[in-house]
Amino acid sequence: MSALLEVKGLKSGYGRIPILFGVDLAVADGEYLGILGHNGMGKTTALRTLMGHLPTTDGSVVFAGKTITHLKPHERSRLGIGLVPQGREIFPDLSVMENLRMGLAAAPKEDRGVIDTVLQDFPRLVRLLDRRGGALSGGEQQLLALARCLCTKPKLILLDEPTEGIQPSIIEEIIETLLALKTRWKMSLIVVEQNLEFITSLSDRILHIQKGRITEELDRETLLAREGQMIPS
Ligand SMILES: Nc1ncnc2c1ncn2[C@@H]1O[C@H](COP(=O)(O)OP(=O)(O)OP(=O)(O)O)[C@@H](O)[C@H]1O
Repeated sequence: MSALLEVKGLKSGYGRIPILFGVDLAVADGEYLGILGHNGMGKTTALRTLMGHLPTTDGSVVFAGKTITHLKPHERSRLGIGLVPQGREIFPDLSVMENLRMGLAAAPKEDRGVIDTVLQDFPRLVRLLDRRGGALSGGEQQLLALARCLCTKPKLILLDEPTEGIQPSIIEEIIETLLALKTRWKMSLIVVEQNLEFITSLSDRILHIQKGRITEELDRETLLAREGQMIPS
């Protein structure tokens, strides 16, 4: 498998406060990469920097053979990177269908039929198309945020703590949906999480982030044996 995303020495932060201290990682075509870390270790900052919402202060990001280190978020989106943010950012007063249409805002006209294609992988949302986004459960909102992101037909999805505040039963459904998408959409994924079971169920490889640095690649089998326990500290 060839590298779809290659990140070298990535640094960023908020104003003059440095948060990432030189992150190196690569994601292969079709690979699901998990990044595990405790609160405040820089997971969200890493995804926001990769999406271009935070400026890179040093290092390089190459996506599909193109250097994108200083591109704006909409330029990265056009190249095939999509972010499903922490907290999901659903429009609460718009219906499920209207939320999905918002995902199409920047799509070329010929792509407008993509919602029907996306919905094939989200049977639960089909039953909720007229419901207000704000009236969905946390898990349903997470599925909607994922489906909305897919409407841009991304090659790589950046998924920020999808299990936060979600019932276990729907976490299982999110895992199944993401595994089905891997086969059918042939997309790649970076998922950042604190939930060991979720990340081990999905990821081909798992990296450990501590204080803004990738400190090690975690062995999946060892992690599976530790399921239900704490993230290594
Ligand atoms: N807007 C901001 N301004 C200043 N510092 C921030 C800002 N957002 C986050 N930080 C700080 O950056 C560090 C990394 O935060 P980040 O949100 O990336 O961590 P995280 O690993 O995603 O944690 P969590 O699981 O709590 O979301 C933390 O110390 C946090 O306080």
